[in-house]
Amino acid sequence: MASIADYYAGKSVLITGATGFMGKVLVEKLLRSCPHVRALYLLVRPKAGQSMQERVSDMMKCKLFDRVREDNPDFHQKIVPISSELIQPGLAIGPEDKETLTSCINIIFHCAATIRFDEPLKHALQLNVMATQQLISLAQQMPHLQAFIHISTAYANCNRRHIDDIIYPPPVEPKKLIDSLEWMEDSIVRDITPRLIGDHPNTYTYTKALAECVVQKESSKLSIAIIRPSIVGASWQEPFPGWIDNFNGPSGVFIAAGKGILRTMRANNDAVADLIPVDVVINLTLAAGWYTAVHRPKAALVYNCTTGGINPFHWGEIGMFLFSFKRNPLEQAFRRPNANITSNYLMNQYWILVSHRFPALLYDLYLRLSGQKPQMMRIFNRLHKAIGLLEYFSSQDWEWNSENMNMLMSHLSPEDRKVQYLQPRPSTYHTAMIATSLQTFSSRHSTLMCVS
Ligand SMILES: CCCCCCCCCCCCCCCC(=O)SCCNC(=O)CCNC(=O)[C@H](O)C(C)(C)COP(=O)(O)OP(=O)(O)OC[C@H]1O[C@@H](n2cnc3c(N)ncnc32)[C@H](O)[C@@H]1OP(=O)(O)O
Ligand SMILES: NC(=O)C1=CN([C@@H]2O[C@H](COP(=O)(O)OP(=O)(O)OC[C@H]3O[C@@H](n4cnc5c(N)ncnc54)[C@H](OP(=O)(O)O)[C@@H]3O)[C@@H](O)[C@H]2O)C=CC1
Repeated sequence: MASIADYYAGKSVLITGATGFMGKVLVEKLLRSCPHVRALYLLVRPKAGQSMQERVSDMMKCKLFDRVREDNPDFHQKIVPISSELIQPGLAIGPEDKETLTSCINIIFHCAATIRFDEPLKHALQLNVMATQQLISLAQQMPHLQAFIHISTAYANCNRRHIDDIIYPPPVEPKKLIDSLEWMEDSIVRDITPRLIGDHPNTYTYTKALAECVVQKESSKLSIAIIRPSIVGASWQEPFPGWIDNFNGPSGVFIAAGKGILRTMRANNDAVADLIPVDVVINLTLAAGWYTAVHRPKAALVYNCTTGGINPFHWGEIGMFLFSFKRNPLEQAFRRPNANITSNYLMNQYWILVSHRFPALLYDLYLRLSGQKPQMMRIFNRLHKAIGLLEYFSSQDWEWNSENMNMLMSHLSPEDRKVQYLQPRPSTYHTAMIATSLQTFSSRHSTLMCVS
């Protein structure tokens, strides 16, 4: 059977979300480990005054692409940016571009999504569900398509404790929900959102669950796989250890703690912190693309991409790393860092009052008296909102079944297992990830986390 790199040779690949955290790593790995891939078509929108071409060429200058650049200085010739706004009808792809895509694409990787936990429901539905539906409609017009790989999240079914690698029935029929919200004013949708999402913690996990159902509906017509990563962290090995470009999840907590702002947070010290390195997720994604295209499974296969079952790491252990900030605070720290993790709600509220609100009040008073604009209370209000949204995930435990991931691994040749490694050794990974993250945060330019 063809190796993974052999399979991708000569193939045209369509990627959404290529400018995002995981999308960039996917583009890089494809170019580096599958050097004979024919072309990567990236659906990109113009943003912040930059055209899509400017955005893509800026992206390719990033340090992440150094190794690809070394191997093949002309790698950019394989990248074809296509203008697309995924929440517009027809994904806002021009007729000529559409013709090109339908005539040549062999594999689709759908990474784009809004990952914000506070996204208004209508927007989260438009991007995470309706855009997925539209992309599937486009995929159905592609005669040479061999695999459609949808990136979901391990938390799409976080209202369950044990999560199998199956697609669960939707909390509501996605089409009915979309139709009924269409005519409603945004303020009404906002008011009824908690009732609609029910036992989901936010609109993100809710809409990702709905998107899986949309994908499943088409699984008899297309060869589909769903990848469900847990909390995606910095790279473990490739293209170099410690690469990350965002403040999501634990990263934002580290920075706030390192600056002495965050001094208390609710987390269950004994609960598993299911972090997975971005390079492992991308390796699994590429391997799943290969397997889906070569074996053409009849129904969509779901890959839970998690680490907790292999060698669990706990929030308490991550909390220990926060102590290192005591000796090495980040620059311009508000106070000497001393973050405390507790599972006790009342204790946390007490420390919020004593260690967050009270010092903020005093500092704002000082700013006012010295003729400056008060700002600390505003910062803390934002921080409290953010950690309030994260606490759901750091206070509970989940158990994921990884049968399909093990099955996939058993199908890889020894050579592919080396290139597309699928299992990090968590103790090694977590220590390395946190150490490199802390190193970056401690560096002078800690706003962009690009560690070498
Ligand atoms: C022991 C330890 C316990 C740890 C305990 C952690 C638990 C961690 C559980 C996660 C569990 C995920 C489980 C689902 C995993 C998925 O399936 S997908 C990934 C999950 N998604 C996320 O993590 C996104 C969550 N974040 C959000 O929803 C929003 O960021 C929040 C929390 C609502 C905050 O929104 P906001 O206040 O509007 O701030 P935001 O827009 O994020 O940032 C504003 C600006 O500040 C910057 N910024 C943000 N944070 C910082 C920072 N710390 N420093 C400097 N600048 C910052 C941003 O880059 C942004 O800059 P611009 O882009 O505007 O230039
Ligand atoms: N990060 C994590 O911890 C986890 C992520 N996931 C899943 O992985 C996938 C990728 O996540 P991640 O890379 O972290 O997310 P990012 O937020 O970093 O990237 C999101 C991507 O989607 C694109 N996008 C958003 N809105 C639109 C739009 N309207 N039209 C076109 N493109 C759009 C963004 O483009 P632009 O640059 O133009 O904004 C960006 O490329 C998502 O499906 C997410 O649910 C799953 C588990 C964990």
